[in-house]
Amino acid sequence: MGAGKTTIGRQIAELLRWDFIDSDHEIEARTGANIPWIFDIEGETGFRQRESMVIEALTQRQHIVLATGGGAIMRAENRAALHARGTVIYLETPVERQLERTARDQNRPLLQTPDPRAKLTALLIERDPLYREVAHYIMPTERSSARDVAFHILQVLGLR
Ligand SMILES: Nc1ncnc2c1ncn2[C@@H]1O[C@H](COP(=O)(O)OP(=O)(O)O)[C@@H](O)[C@H]1O
Ligand SMILES: O=C(O)C1=C[C@@H](OP(=O)(O)O)[C@@H](O)[C@H](O)C1
Ligand SMILES: [Mg+2]
Repeated sequence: MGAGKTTIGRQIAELLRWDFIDSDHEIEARTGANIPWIFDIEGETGFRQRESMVIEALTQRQHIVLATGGGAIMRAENRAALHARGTVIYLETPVERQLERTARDQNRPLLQTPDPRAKLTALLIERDPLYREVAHYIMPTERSSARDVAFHILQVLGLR
């Protein structure tokens, strides 16, 4: 959360003239409800089920840029689909930057807690090995603007 997946993914898609799809937006469109509402009514488990269905469908498509939610890699089936069907980039971001970038946003239910720093730290410890497992490339985002990260990714992929 706050790594820049949605922002950078959209910019890469614009530069490539590919379709951009954010799995959270796709889940909201299919459900007719926003992420906090889905977490409220169906819990994280209900959200993860919807997320897996969306990832299974979207990873069949070619020439798209897909931004997932940060927890998508928690399920092995999602990791397998993303790694086998796409080129996966891990936007590696320290907790301090995540905190700054998510501070004003109320749309991330997992961060609506008295201590978002502790939550993000725990999530990173759990998830970092899985991001590394699924990623084809790892890009630091700490010291670069979203735009610069987008350009750098295109360069590394040989698309620019
Ligand atoms: N490299 C960056 N430097 C500074 N701000 C960034 C960077 N990447 C993203 N942001 C900002 O951080 C916020 C969260 O980004 P977002 O794309 O929603 O992250 P994610 O989808 O990974 O949760 C947005 O306001 C975005 O403009
Ligand atoms: O890390 C997570 O578990 C989540 C990240 C969110 O997406 P972003 O990573 O785009 O904020 C969204 O999918 C949901 O709130 C859960
Ligand atoms: Mg996002």
